[in-house]
Amino acid sequence: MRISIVGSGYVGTTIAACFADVGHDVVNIDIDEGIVASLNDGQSPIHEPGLDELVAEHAGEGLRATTDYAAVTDTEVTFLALPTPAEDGGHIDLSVTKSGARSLGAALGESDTDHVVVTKSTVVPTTTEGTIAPIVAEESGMSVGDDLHVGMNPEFLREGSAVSDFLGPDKVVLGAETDRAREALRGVFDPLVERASDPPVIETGIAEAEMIKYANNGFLAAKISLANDIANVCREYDVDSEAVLSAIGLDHRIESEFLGAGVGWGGSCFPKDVAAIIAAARGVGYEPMMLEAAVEVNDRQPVRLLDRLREYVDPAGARVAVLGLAFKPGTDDIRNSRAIPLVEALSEAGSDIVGYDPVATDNFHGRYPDIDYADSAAAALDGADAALVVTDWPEFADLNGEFDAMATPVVVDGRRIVTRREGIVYESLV
Ligand SMILES: NC(=O)c1ccc[n+]([C@@H]2O[C@H](COP(=O)([O-])OP(=O)(O)OC[C@H]3O[C@@H](n4cnc5c(N)ncnc54)[C@H](O)[C@@H]3O)[C@@H](O)[C@H]2O)c1
Ligand SMILES: O=c1ccn([C@@H]2O[C@H](COP(=O)(O)OP(=O)(O)O[C@H]3O[C@H](CO)[C@@H](O)[C@H](O)[C@H]3O)[C@@H](O)[C@H]2O)c(=O)[nH]1
Repeated sequence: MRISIVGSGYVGTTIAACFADVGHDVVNIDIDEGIVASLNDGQSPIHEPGLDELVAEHAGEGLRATTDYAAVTDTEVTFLALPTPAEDGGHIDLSVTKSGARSLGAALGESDTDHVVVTKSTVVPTTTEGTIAPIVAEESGMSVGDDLHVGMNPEFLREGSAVSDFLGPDKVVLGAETDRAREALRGVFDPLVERASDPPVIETGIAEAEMIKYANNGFLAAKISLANDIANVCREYDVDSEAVLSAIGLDHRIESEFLGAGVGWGGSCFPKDVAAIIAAARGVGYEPMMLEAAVEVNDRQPVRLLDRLREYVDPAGARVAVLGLAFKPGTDDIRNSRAIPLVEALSEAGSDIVGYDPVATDNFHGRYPDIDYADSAAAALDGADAALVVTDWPEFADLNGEFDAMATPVVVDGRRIVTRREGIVYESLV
């Protein structure tokens, strides 16, 4: 099929390259000329395992990019993969999505064929039909359900494994209200589903598809917070939380993934999506207490980590090594990283902070230029009064003799990754 994708960030680029790989003819539309040039040169504008290879293979053939929305008129289906950040107060900020919908509508107005517009972005229920579709219809002069059809296809890929997640999904959710939109979505996904050995395909309504995405992220975030709550109780009883959580994970009704207790969840999705669905629920008169509690537990974990530190070291004037700045291992993304509240609290307490991350140092430096940075964990630990382990990078599990160079070998581990050993004062958060 001929597909256009508006927005070529983490999601837009990944799905474009993967759709091209399963045989579709894809055009990416982005306002960023650098991104467009990079894609047309066969280079992925973002770093994801396997993506460079796919972009290099399909650029100039099944995959091309442009800044010109007119390209949509040569396609049958357009996916909107634009950012939907949170405003102050958590509400979803639809300004970029609305602007993209206006440009899309204006371009479609120049065509006399019908078109299917699919929301790929994470949006709160009713956004596709209540906000996006009316804008596209008004700008194009098309009529929803007649020559303009809309759908919603939430995305569940994770950063760091975006290509393999997209090409091997646990499920595919196709939200549509008309046969034309449903058929188009099936046409797009059939080759992928076939190649992925038939994962479940859920055909549902548009608002249900929108809500499935929030339910998925809300549940996973709350699952981690519940694991943290349980681990915090374990710690008060001096019970090994890892033994407890791995045992409950064997119950197939609980399942072991996302029971990793520690300093909490961050990233570009969980915080903003949980905030957005809480704000949306309050807007329709419902107080989602479990989701609110999930946020509260998450916000408390970095505070608890610093409490552990204070049991051994007064942060005022102490040199504190912060190991791990990315929001999770395998990425240089620092959005809502747990290192952020920790560095801010340490700065306020007057600590002399030295940060280290295998790949995220430049991004963190851009936001916090005034702290020190080391180019290895060993260099960060050298002379430090304490170390906080914030991201579970595998290399931190191998640290050993490096702790001997600390001024005082206090290690407070927010991810239970460092091995307890002779010669260090080891404290685990959970
Ligand atoms: N990043 C993830 O892991 C992930 C996973 C699932 C769902 N999502 C959701 O997907 C959506 C997109 O997220 P992302 O991480 O890909 O965003 P992103 O910020 O990485 O990319 C967005 C792209 O849109 C482009 N853009 C901005 N305004 C535009 C306009 N008017 N016209 C055309 N292009 C424009 C930007 O230049 C950028 O390249 C969000 O709703 C997000 O919540 C993200
Ligand atoms: O057991 C765990 C698992 C994860 N995390 C933390 O949770 C956050 C999110 O991790 P992860 O889900 O792996 O990363 P994302 O790339 O943010 O992916 C999430 O957000 C995406 C955007 O919506 C969704 O598409 C994915 O399905 C969803 O997993 C990170 O800070 C992790 O450190 C834990 O603390 N404990």
